[in-house]
Amino acid sequence: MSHLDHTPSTPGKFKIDKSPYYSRTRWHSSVAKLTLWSSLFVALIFLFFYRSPSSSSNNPPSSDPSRRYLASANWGGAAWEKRVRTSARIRSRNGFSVLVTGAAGFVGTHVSSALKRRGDGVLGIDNFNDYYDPTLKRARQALLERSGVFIVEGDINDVALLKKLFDIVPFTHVMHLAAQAGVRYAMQNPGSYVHSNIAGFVSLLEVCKDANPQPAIVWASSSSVYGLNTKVPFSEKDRTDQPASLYAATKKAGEEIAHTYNHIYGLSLTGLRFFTVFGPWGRPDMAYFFFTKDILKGKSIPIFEAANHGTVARDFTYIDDIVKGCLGSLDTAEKSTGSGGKKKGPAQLRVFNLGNTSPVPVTDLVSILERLLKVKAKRNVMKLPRNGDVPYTHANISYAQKEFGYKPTTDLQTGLKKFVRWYLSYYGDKKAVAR
Ligand SMILES: O=C(O)[C@H]1O[C@H](OP(=O)(O)OP(=O)(O)OC[C@H]2O[C@@H](n3ccc(=O)[nH]c3=O)[C@H](O)[C@@H]2O)[C@H](O)[C@@H](O)[C@H]1O
Repeated sequence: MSHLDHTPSTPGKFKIDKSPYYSRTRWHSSVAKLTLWSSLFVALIFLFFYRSPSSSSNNPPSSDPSRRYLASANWGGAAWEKRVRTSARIRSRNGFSVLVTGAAGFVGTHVSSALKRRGDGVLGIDNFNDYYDPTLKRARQALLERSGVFIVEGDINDVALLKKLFDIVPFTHVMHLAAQAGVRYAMQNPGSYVHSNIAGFVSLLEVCKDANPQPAIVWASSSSVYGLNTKVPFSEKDRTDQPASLYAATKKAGEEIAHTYNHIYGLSLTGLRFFTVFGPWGRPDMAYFFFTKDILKGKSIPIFEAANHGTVARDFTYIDDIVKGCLGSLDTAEKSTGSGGKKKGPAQLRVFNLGNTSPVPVTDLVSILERLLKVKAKRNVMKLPRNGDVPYTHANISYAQKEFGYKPTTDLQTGLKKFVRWYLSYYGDKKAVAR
């Protein structure tokens, strides 16, 4: 039996007996230890480089154990570069050249399409992960493709890819919408929130601060940063230091990170606190979307209520109003002031609420859907679970109104009508029920 067989697995607790074998075996022991530690060191280095997103430009995005990327990052080549350039080409006087992250997402698709329509150059980037049905993302991609928007397949943690895009196109603006969304999913997969909302945001800002010229950045924060705040309506000046979910905490962290990059590097940054955005091409993980699906299937739907049978309500905001808010923010964003990674003067730093200013109880949302679908819902009323949800949101939008005339015009009933029409045509009446 070798002396190593006696070595307990917990180093430090092991005290070597000074046996007659000791001096003879010490040398062998040292060699063995050296080999063990060297192997460990090499393994760690290997792991670091393997996981590092920028280690190789053509590697898949950094591995996140529970996030399933369906797209491997395959980019580069003359034809690919041509597509990038063509998509980002400005076609109107004083137009922008905008990099839209999360372009195959719900808000990303609508914003990209609106920018393209008015003559801005638009290039999308999306990792097409399967947090929800990727075929919906592919359908949105096809829609954008038809209007001339190319979506690069890749992750915002891939610094080499982002750098390459900035080498090809001197983007004037970045509309950063790539994120791990969803309040409740944060308890199942916390790492994905850190990966996208924190690490991803930082890698994007790192590339933007080095770009010459630096772009102005508008990015998606969230109404969830108000967390346990009880003062309503929520105003940008209210406290946001009590997040109720990890999702909210990562968005709040994003706002602080934005402050840092603005302060050190002169990046112009505008954060948008979206309030429960809904509409056609929406996100299947959101209540209005899966309620529709389940009502049509005759499945019961869980409706949350607050303590003492209190109402749970949201300031549901229609996608077209959000798009107007995004464009208004881009149009009023001032230029970044740094160059070559150095700040040359103070730069703009803003945060806006983009809501609808009229909260609606979730029970009313269900009643509207019942009327539109002509199907009675099987309601399963239950206590609001402790999973990051907050009982109530309500936006004060006077700041956005003052800065760029933001004025939402679509109420929940009207917006849901458009959503249901889209849902039935997209999935087809029969397929919609079968799903
Ligand atoms: O504004 C935001 O920043 C966030 O908006 C959205 O979060 P939420 O407002 O929570 O939307 P959503 O899940 O559709 O639940 C709607 C209502 O249905 C209730 N709800 C929900 C699920 C359920 O099973 N039952 C239920 O009653 C629930 O209690 C709630 O009252 C985005 O998903 C999020 O990514 C972020 O952008």
